[in-house]
Amino acid sequence: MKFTETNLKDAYLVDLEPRGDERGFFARTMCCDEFDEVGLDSNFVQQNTSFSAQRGTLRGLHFQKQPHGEDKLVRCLKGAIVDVIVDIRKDSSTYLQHQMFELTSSNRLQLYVPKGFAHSFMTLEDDVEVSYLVTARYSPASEDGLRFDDEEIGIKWPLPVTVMSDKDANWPLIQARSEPLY
Ligand SMILES: Cc1cn([C@H]2C[C@H](O)[C@@H](COP(=O)(O)OP(=O)(O)O[C@H]3O[C@@H](C)C(=O)[C@@H](O)[C@H]3O)O2)c(=O)[nH]c1=O
Repeated sequence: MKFTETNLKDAYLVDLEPRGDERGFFARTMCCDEFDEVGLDSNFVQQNTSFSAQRGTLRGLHFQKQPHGEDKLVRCLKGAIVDVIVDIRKDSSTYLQHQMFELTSSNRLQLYVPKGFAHSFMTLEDDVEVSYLVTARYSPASEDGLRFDDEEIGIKWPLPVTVMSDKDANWPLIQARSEPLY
């Protein structure tokens, strides 16, 4: 696997290193030894998949509050997404900065999203399937989120939002919070 630093501290793009032959190719999508070498947590405890029917569907921006923070390894298995992450670690040099990545079934890129980041994606096509591994169990009481249109973050989404959950439409703005984000 090839690990490429992003603009955001501790977040990485993870590219496959395919070994091709007449059948196609073989590649690792996760390897604890290779993750260890880069210093990434690979103690994944759950794998999730989500299917979104309509282009322009937005999910996020999500995180679990401490001590239930989770690292995520995200991959788009069908179709294409823009994945957007925001660093919400108050002491980080990239606090409140965000970055957008195109993950598609053709480029097979994966994104490693560390604890202390909010995570989201928008589908660029109909019928999109996204799969991700996480290092913490689902903790409904710890669910939290940022608003996709919070001007303090300033994300320029590539498409108008067509579908999103009520929960995601109603996360508080950062300026309305009295406690630190993470
Ligand atoms: C995340 C999660 C949800 N659920 C349930 C809760 C709810 O009934 C249903 C759908 O949940 P949500 O609306 O939160 O699904 P969704 O909006 O797809 O949530 C996901 O969004 C992306 C961006 C992430 O980063 C993920 O970590 C996760 O938060 O599934 C679980 O049972 N286990 C889980 O681990």
